[in-house]
Amino acid sequence: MTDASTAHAKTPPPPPPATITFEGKFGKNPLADAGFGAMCRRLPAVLGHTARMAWAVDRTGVVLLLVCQVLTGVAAAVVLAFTAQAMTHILATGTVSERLHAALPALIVVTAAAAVGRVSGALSSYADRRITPLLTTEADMVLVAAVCRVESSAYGEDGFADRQEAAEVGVTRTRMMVQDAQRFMSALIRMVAASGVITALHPLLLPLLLLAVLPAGTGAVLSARVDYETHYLNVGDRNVRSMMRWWATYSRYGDEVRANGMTGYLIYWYRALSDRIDRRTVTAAPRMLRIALATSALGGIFLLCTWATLAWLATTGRIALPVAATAVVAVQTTLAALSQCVIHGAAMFHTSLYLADMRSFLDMAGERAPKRGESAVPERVAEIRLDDVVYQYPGKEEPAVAGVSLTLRRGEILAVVGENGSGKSTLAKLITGILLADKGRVLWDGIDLAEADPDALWKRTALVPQGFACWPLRARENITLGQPRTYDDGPVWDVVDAVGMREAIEKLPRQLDTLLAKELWGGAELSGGQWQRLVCGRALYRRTPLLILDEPTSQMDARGEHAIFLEIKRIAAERMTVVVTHQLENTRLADRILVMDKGRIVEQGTYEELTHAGGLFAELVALAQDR
Ligand SMILES: Nc1ncnc2c1ncn2[C@@H]1O[C@H](COP(=O)(O)OP(=O)(O)OP(=O)(O)O)[C@@H](O)[C@H]1O
Repeated sequence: MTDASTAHAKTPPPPPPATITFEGKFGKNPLADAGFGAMCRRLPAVLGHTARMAWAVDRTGVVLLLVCQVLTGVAAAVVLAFTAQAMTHILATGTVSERLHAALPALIVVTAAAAVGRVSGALSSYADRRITPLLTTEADMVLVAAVCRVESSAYGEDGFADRQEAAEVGVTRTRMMVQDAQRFMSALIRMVAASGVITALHPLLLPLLLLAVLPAGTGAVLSARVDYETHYLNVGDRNVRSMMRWWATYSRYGDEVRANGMTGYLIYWYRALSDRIDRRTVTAAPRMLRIALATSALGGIFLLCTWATLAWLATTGRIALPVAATAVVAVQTTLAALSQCVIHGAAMFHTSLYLADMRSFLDMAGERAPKRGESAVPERVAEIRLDDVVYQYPGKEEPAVAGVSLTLRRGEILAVVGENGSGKSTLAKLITGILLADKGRVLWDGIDLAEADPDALWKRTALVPQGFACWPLRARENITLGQPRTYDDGPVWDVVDAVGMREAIEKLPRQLDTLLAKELWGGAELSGGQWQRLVCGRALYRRTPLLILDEPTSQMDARGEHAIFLEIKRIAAERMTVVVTHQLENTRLADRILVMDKGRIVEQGTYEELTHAGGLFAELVALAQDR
């Protein structure tokens, strides 16, 4: 063996983060798949959806926003038209007071319209501040609910997590949508009004102005495309980076990170991945610059043509001098309105690209929501039967469960044992209907789980998974989570007693009301075994016809383990109990033991029968005793 410290000088530099390349259907850049035109055609539907969402969350706000937008636009148009009128009077012949007198009505209208414009502008900002938080929360809620509802097998699909990450960006961009849309609308109204005024002055001016801003619009759309392409190239890396960020900084894993000397590598890894993301982003900058320079130059040339045309019209007497002066103001205003329209239009387009990602993920998640059927599972289940059940995880070459048949009856305790990777947890997931069999059937009292309503089914199941969650909630909620609320803590204390946690809970600063998250202010922390006891308590509290415990006591002391198994036996008559375990001694309590190997049941019987059968079980028992 080499001493790590002496070998240090010779060791190669740490490996950089793995490059993630997805070959799955959803790992590809949608721009490459669908083409830019096709994505643009989707945008009206995306915008329509966002508008409907806004309407659903705050109708008053939306009406206020629309009215104020129209008012702001109309006010701007009135200001422009009447400024032009006032200018004509001011620049006409006559004494100063005569000219001012003639221009006065128009100036009063300009002042009033400007005031209306300001007030409605302020009100539309108010409406935006009302709608945007609700809209963002709604989008977020829809996303969270959609992910919580997909079939569990969807998590294993290529690119599912990446599409989710892209959708999360869509949620954050929702915040900008109302503002983008609001600015675009008011610029559009201003533009229409200004176009009317400028066309009235001379029909040649508007097409020239349109030409002057068109390059800017094209530039903004092209830049949006480059930005989005870069964003998409980075989705996979960003997803992994945010996962690693959580793992590296989560206090629960802090001891492992420190005592195993992982800090340096994790920081190096994080930096290396961030650099890779930055490199891609920075590579886009020269492309953006080229687009900006080319479109600005083209826009400048067209603008020069506009001014030259105006000068030519004035010098050749084709338009009167006061009209030419008005035209100067009108050109400036129209140009500003047109530019705003183009810029905000492009911003809306940009935001919609991200919203389209959110939409397509929601569609994808919707397609993966359970569509199993309506059959209801009875409240008291007498029998669960598996008929030649096969299940293979996506991307795996071998089935995890390869043709299992078994019958489980009420009152029975079944232990499932076998070496790592033999398919025990997968079998548990098939029995509970978390996974649906690829072949064969799982029947609860004759009802095929492929046709049963999953929500109704999962009211009848309680599962202690191998990797359980330590919810940052109060102790009480950690037990009652998933059950309707009761006003009486009696049943909660009953399971606390059953799992031997009374003393530990009573010592907490606020007993059942204590927040179990040491990282949160006022929170407390339990030990690993105490957490496991609580999680068993959560499953026992449910009192369901099926109780499945996957390695329930791996972190518990002998007293805790004894208490749990005593309780399992005490309540066994009313339900079917499945215990997956590597502690072979614990299988003594089972009525029947299944021994799994490579996804198949290779032996079954009682503890006594199997220890004398000379098979895999006897071998595992002998290995456990050979210390
Ligand atoms: N989510 C998953 N995606 C892909 N493959 C999986 C997944 N979960 C398990 N597998 C694979 O399925 C096989 C069976 O795994 P399973 O977790 O059922 O085994 P197990 O008997 O419970 O193992 P252990 O004793 O280690 O808990 C293994 O080869 C494993 O790699």
